[in-house]
Amino acid sequence: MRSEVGKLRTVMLHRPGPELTRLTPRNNDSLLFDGIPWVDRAQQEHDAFATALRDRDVEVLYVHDLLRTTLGIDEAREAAVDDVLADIRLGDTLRKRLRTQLDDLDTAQLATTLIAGLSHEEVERGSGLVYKLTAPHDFVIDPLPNLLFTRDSSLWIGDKVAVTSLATRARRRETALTGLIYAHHPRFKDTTTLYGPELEHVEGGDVLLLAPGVIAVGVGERTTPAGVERLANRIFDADLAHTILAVPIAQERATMHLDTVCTMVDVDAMVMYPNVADTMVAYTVTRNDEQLVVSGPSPFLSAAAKAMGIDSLRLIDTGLDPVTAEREQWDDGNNTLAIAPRVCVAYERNTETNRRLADAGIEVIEIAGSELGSGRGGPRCMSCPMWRDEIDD
Ligand SMILES: NC(=O)NCCC[C@H](N)C(=O)O
Repeated sequence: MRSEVGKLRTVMLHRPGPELTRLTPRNNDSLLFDGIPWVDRAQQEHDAFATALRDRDVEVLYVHDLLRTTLGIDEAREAAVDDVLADIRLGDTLRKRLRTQLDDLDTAQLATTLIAGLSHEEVERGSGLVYKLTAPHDFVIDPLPNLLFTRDSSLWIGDKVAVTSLATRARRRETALTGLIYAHHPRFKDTTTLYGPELEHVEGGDVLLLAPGVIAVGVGERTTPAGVERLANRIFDADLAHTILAVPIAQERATMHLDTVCTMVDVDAMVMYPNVADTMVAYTVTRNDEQLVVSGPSPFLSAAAKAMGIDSLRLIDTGLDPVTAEREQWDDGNNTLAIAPRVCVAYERNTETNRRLADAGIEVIEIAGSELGSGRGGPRCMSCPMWRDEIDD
């Protein structure tokens, strides 16, 4: 898979579940949600998303199913349990108690617990200092409400997978699960891993496969300069690209990843937030004799077109009126998921952006996202493409 728009064949999603019921007004900010989603409705919206993909012959894999199979392998199960028990907040007495409780779970229950987390009141009663001093609703295993955004915790380039290195504390443990799946699930036994969670921060929402051989990487709140440097070297080592564009983006929540401001909708077309289109720059990175060669900065759009070997990128914007554009950018209007050249999935609420996409000849498959959107992510964020048809170089 070397492009963002080749016909999508297989995608990994996570159907939101009990981890969303953990969100309260006290913890939603630290868990990176803007509000408290209505969980049943979020699940309905997500099911409609999955159905829209299946209707277009996309194979949908769910994280929970993959994890359950993975946990059926002793070594994987042990690693998963050890990972949560390594938490230094637990202390030895509670840790021992928790191990017994986790050991009693079947693989489906363990998968659910690893995703939904566990509060102190859900741990079987015991004695000890940590028991006495921990509040009933404190988490002994943190919930992972952002696992919904499968884009960020792993990404595929060619036939290789990068398990990412997530920057926020609320999301760190997601890669323990994706890493486990890729390391142990039989489906991925021949898959080589390109990156790991122990490395410098890189999140999948920042990585855009602009064209075969050309990859843009946003550098901002989540992916660090050191992250893009490491990833670039790994990509060049594996001969997966000839050019990487490192693209600085504002370190703000509204632009947490590059895919919140632009996504590809055709081999030469991009939907983009107009308020940043003219100011975005890119550093062009190539490699010569094991050394990264960095040039720029130059305007992002022309640097991208040059690397892609085309005259210019066709731009479709979120609306020329800056206020509409700002509203629709916030509501993930730019965060489309291409499922083939000129076909994308988008949130229905972004009426101006979707109209502009349709006017530009892009088929827009609209989905509801009133609840899903409270985690501040759209169709691209909620999907990890694993296999696409190749676009010719
Ligand atoms: N690629 C993306 O932009 N993903 C959306 C992630 C939203 C999540 N609440 C986060 O803050 O990480």
